[in-house]
Amino acid sequence: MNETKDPVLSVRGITRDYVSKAGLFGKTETVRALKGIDFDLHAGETLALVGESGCGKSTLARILTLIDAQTSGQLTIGGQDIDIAHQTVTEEMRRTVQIVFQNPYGSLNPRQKVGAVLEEPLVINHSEMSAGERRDRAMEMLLKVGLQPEHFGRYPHMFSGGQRQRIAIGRALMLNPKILVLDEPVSALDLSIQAQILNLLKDLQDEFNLSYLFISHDLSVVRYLADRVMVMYFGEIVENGSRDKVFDNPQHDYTKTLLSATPHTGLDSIRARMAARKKAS
Ligand SMILES: Nc1ncnc2c1ncn2[C@@H]1O[C@H](COP(=O)(O)OP(=O)(O)OP(=O)(O)O)[C@@H](O)[C@H]1O
Repeated sequence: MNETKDPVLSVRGITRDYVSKAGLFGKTETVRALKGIDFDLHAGETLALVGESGCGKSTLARILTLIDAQTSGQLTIGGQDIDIAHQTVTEEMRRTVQIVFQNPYGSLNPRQKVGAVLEEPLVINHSEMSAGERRDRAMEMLLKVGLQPEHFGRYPHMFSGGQRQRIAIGRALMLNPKILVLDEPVSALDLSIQAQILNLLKDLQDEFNLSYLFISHDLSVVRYLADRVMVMYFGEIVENGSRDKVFDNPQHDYTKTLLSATPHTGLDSIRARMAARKKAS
């Protein structure tokens, strides 16, 4: 982790309003889902974003991945300012930030074989690349995410949940992003599989010097993976500090409540067993 260099992602005063028509006379109602968010993400760092359902995590994720635009405030990616209307957004900026969603079942096209899933971003973004090169790169990524060459020609339904999340992670990495937004990437998986996927994410981060914004409501997962933790409450960041500081000495009442309400999920013991197995082999 390197905190001295410029951030790879910088967020200043970001707000997002949702305006909806409500009531008999179509009166408009505004919900301010994000109320002025500030933070930086540095190269190689894992920043966790925690908070309860409805606090604005997905809204922020959509803005960071340029799927949605903020109402006000400044988003800077790789030192380049993104204007609110996205008029100056280049393909390179879009490639820089990729997202992995919670549900590996829903995020893969059931009619596409795994090889085609991995090749697709190259087909869209690198028309100059030959079919052979695309295939080679997809195969290389398949192996990097811990799958086997024979998986290349199989359909998503032939894989377990953990394997499907490996495919989704591989696809997100095909365009060499610098930042991954991981939106609850392991919460749909069994505990033992969660640990494997978290370890894969750690390995890939080291290999590619990736920065992660890791969205999760599971604090044991956050404790395992995060360098820094941000706590969101009703559209505001109420705490932002190193993992140890936030866990050992929480400042905000909401963080204290969150920490005291977290049951032990068993991830710690699974991790310990995996570490022991690794040591023995
Ligand atoms: N398209 C929309 N139109 C109106 N309000 C919305 C819209 N999307 C989100 N909201 C509101 O904005 C707030 C933040 O929602 P968001 O989905 O970002 O929260 P979240 O923390 O990601 O929740 P979850 O963990 O359940 O996904 C909520 O009050 C939600 O009802």
